[in-house]
Amino acid sequence: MTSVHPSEQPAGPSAPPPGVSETLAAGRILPVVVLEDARAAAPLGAALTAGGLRTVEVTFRTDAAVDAIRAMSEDPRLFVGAGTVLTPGQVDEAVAAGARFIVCPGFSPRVVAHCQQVGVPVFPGAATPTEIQMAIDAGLDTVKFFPAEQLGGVPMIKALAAPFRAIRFIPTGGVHTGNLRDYLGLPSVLAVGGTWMVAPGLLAEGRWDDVTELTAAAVAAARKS
Ligand SMILES: O=C(O)C(=O)C[C@H](O)[C@H](O)COP(=O)(O)O
Repeated sequence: MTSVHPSEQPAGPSAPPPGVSETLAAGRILPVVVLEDARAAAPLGAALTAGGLRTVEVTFRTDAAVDAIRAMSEDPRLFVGAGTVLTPGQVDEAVAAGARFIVCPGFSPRVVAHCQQVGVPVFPGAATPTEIQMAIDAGLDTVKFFPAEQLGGVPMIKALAAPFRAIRFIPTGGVHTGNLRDYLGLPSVLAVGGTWMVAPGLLAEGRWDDVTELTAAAVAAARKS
C-alpha cells in the first residue's frame, strides 16, 4: 500500500489499544471459534499457531466459551478475544477468563459502554450507515461487518467506506480463502473473520492437522493481498 489510510492516523482515546489492532493487522485473519468442548481449546490453539495465526475469537454460542477462553489465554502465543457477546455480564465473564477483546454481531450501546468502562477493546457489528455513526459517536474506529457476504460484500464496504473514511471493517460471514483477498484488498478492511478453518466438524473430530493446513492456506492467501 502506498497511501496512508486516514484510519492509520493516531486513534482517539476510546479506540482499541495498539495491541489488538496491530495483532489483527499482522495476521489479517480472525478465526471465529464455536467450541462444544473446552478440552479442545488447547490443541485448537496449537493448530492455529502452527498455521500462522495468533489472534482468535471464541464465541459465546456455547456453554464451553468461558472455559475455552481461559484455556486458550494460558497460551502466551495466542491473543484471545470473546465473540457473540450480547450482554455486559458476558463481557465480565470473558474478561475474567482472560479475553483481551470483545466482538459483537451487532451494535449494543450498553455492551459497548460496558466494554469502555472496564477498559476492554470492543468491535461491535455495524451493518448500516446509522450503526457506523453510532460506533463513531461511541469513539470507536473499527467495526465488525456481519454477515459480510449477505450484506453485499465488497461493493457494500466500498460504498460505506466512502463517507466513513476513518472507519475500519472486519468483514465476517461468508468469507473464505477463495474470496478473502477481495476484502483484504480494500484499504478500509483491517482483517477478515470466519469459521472456515475451524469448522465445527473439524473441531468435533479433533482434525488439528486440517485446521493447521486450512489456516496456513488462508494466511498464504492473505499475504498475496
Ligand atoms: O457468532 C457471532 O458473533 C457472529 O457474528 C457470527 C460469526 O462471526 C459468523 O457466523 C461467521 O461466519 P462464517 O465464517 O460464514 O461461518
